[in-house]
Amino acid sequence: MQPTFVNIGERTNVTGSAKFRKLIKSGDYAAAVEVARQQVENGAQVIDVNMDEGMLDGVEAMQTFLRLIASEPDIARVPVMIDSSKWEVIEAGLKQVQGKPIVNSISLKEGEGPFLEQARKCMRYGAAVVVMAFDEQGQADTAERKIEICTRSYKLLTSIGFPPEDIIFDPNIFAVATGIDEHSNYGVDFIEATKAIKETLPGAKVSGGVSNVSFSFRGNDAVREAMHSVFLYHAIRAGMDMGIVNAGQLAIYDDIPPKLKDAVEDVILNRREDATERLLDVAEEYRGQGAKAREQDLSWREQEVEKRLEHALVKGITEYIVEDTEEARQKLGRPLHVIEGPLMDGMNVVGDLFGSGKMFLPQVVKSARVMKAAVAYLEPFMEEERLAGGKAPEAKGRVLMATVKGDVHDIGKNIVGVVLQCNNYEVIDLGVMVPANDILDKAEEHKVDVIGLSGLITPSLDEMVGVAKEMTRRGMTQPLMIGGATTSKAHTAVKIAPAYENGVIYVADASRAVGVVSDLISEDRKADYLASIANEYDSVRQSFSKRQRQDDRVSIAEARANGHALTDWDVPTPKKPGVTVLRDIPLKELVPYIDWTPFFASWDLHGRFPAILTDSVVGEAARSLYADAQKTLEKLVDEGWFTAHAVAGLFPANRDGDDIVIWEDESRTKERTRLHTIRQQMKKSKGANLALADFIKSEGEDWIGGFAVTAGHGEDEIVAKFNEAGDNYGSIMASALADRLAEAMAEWLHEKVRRELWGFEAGDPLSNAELIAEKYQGIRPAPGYPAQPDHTEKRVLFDLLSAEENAGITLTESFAMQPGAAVSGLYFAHPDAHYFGTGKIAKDQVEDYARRKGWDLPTAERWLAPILAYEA
Ligand SMILES: C[S@@+](CC[C@H](N)C(=O)[O-])C[C@H]1O[C@@H](n2cnc3c(N)ncnc32)[C@H](O)[C@@H]1O
Repeated sequence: MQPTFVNIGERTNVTGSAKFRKLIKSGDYAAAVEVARQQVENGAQVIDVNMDEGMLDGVEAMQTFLRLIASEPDIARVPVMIDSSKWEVIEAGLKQVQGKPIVNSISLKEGEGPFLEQARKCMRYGAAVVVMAFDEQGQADTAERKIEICTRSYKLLTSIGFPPEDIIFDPNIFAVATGIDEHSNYGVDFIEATKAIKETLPGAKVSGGVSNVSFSFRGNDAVREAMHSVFLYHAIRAGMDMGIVNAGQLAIYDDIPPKLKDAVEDVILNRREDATERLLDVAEEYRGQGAKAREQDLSWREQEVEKRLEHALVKGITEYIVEDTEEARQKLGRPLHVIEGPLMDGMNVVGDLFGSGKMFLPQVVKSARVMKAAVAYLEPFMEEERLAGGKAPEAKGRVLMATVKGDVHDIGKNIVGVVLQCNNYEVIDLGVMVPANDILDKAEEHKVDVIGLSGLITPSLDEMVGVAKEMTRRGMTQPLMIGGATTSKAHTAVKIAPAYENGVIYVADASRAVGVVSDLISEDRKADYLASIANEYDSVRQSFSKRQRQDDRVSIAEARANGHALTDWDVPTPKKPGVTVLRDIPLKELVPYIDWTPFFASWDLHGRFPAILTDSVVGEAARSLYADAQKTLEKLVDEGWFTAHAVAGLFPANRDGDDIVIWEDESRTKERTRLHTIRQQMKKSKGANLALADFIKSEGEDWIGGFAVTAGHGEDEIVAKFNEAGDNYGSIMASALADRLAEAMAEWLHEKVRRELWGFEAGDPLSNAELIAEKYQGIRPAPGYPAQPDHTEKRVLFDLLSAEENAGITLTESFAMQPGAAVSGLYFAHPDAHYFGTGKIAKDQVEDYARRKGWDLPTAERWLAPILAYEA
């Protein structure tokens, strides 16, 4: 089982959150958007938006709010669940959402006619739907009724062609232990219904509001947390796919004290008549308690050597590994017996804990380090045996991994590699910037079972399509896995899968890789698995083409006419115009500017720093990772592992249509070069169709800045050193910290620019938290990001800054920066300037942009592929 449970955020619900209700009622949408952002930062993978409140104009509130969050890239990356009991509110919402929406909910409450009519409308918008187990007779409470209603709904929906994987059943979670006998089986009813739905209604998903189950224990958090965790443990095993869960209200299943867990399990599973009374008794002992920190003890050293090895692997302790491995070797006689015996057993425990969501990636990578140390110790003994004709340990399968041509380092790919190795797959990692032919030659030479491609920036998507085509041409048969920051299921389904017919699978994050590879390698499951993926991608393609047809864009002329009109502000003349080069910046100066939240995300731990350190689910993993990071950081600063260079420039500029002209000098007569920007073309009832050029004046004095920074010189050498020593945990840590230092340097330099070089900021410097929250005036948008998705604009910027020469940063053919730990962007100082996303653009703008860039249309369509609103 894989930890694929999807967490739905519920704080943007006026019926559930008093704070959100207040913000919406008072019209403070900016603060309401922050609530959404926080939820996403805290790990919500879908956000539920509900505006059902008597005093509100639900339609207006839903539209306004969804429109606002659609232009916030860090919120818009998660799907929105439009939650309302009023159909007109849902429809208003559907019109606003840009990605795939989820409608919450429809049901048979009013009969089949209205149900199907609403379902058809949802289908037209390519929306998934939550279907409540509710019919003409009322809400289903028993397993039987839940199954009956869901089955009937499923048959009706599929009869009109509704894609089964877009159906999400909510079979109603009700409170247990209420003191009313009829309620005692509610937990079991839900779990049984879930199981039946997953077994008999293929493709359908199951969701529910988890906190309902513990409603009768309001005020006793320890018991509520335990109830949620026990309920989820069983419901997820029965097949529950997603749910509304407050991550802060969840205990770690294995950490629940046995007495409490037993009593809770009795209640949830309705195992005994007096379950409620017993839980009430036990509950008193836990009132006012949270999860307790585990105490450090060494009693595990007293156990048998097999158990000690397992403990060391699970806990990632390398301290005693050599002595324990040697003891096991003497005990078991042969090195292979140690590997295939206790070490493999221990790694299986790690795999199971990870698979069931009880261990997290950084811990698994640490386990791998222990495993490697043990194997490294045994290696000479095995070599001796090999010389004497003994057999080598066998891997479950062989996976080739590579980051495609033009793209640079990818921590995610390295983590996937380590996790696969931990699960006894052999991994051949070809590294970064690997041309298609090299990847496929090696795959053929080593007879690999699966090929995994990774990419960080959008031009790599094209490169991946090229690899798929070449696999077809060569008549290859191995399945192809796709992953990395810019990849997506939609792109994989629409663009890559059609180019290769032997299986193309999108892998969303490292935690899913093991499950995918094991399905792809299993002789029994492979065919079924590939067929189900093919099916799923087929419907992704269909809803994608539907959405494209709906995509209504305004013409570029209309969009331009609705551009942003700048408010009056005298742009100050920079104190130090031109280019400033800062080399060998002491790393120590950058450390206070580090934003730690993305550091945890790079290890697949989602949540905001510092709250993540005390999170009830991932807190323990986060604390230990953070402690290790601090240690490494101290060392790398002391020993100067990385060299940091920065270059910033400030140039006289004016807007010319959607271009920004950079002048040779302040006389503003001779054009030096120009930046090109892209304008939003979505239909808007309020607000401007923005382009970055709007934040620069057409006439009079104005300025634009640019920067490029890197902390990545030296990283490759350090990473190689760690890897040679078998310490992937160390190498991934070093890369992650180099990335953090580069981002910190971008923050540090931006402050320096605002306060010194451009000099429009005065007063007390902002705190790190304020910097991270972007409380300063102006922005630093980066080419390749939502406000300017065209990576090729980095070339103009780099020429202005002589970034190669001044900071030692080069661009690959796909415009990825090298070293990878680098950041670049433009500076806009105007108080009106803010981030936005261009959204998809129409052909008239692509033609116009091609002309401005001196490209032909196919070239423009290739570079802008991710934002085209039409099939090129
Ligand atoms: C990727 S985060 C990095 C900052 C974060 N504190 C960190 O340390 O990782 C924010 C940066 O991304 C870029 N960015 C975010 N949203 C953008 C947008 N809509 N358009 C262009 N650039 C954007 C800007 O350069 C912004 O400073």
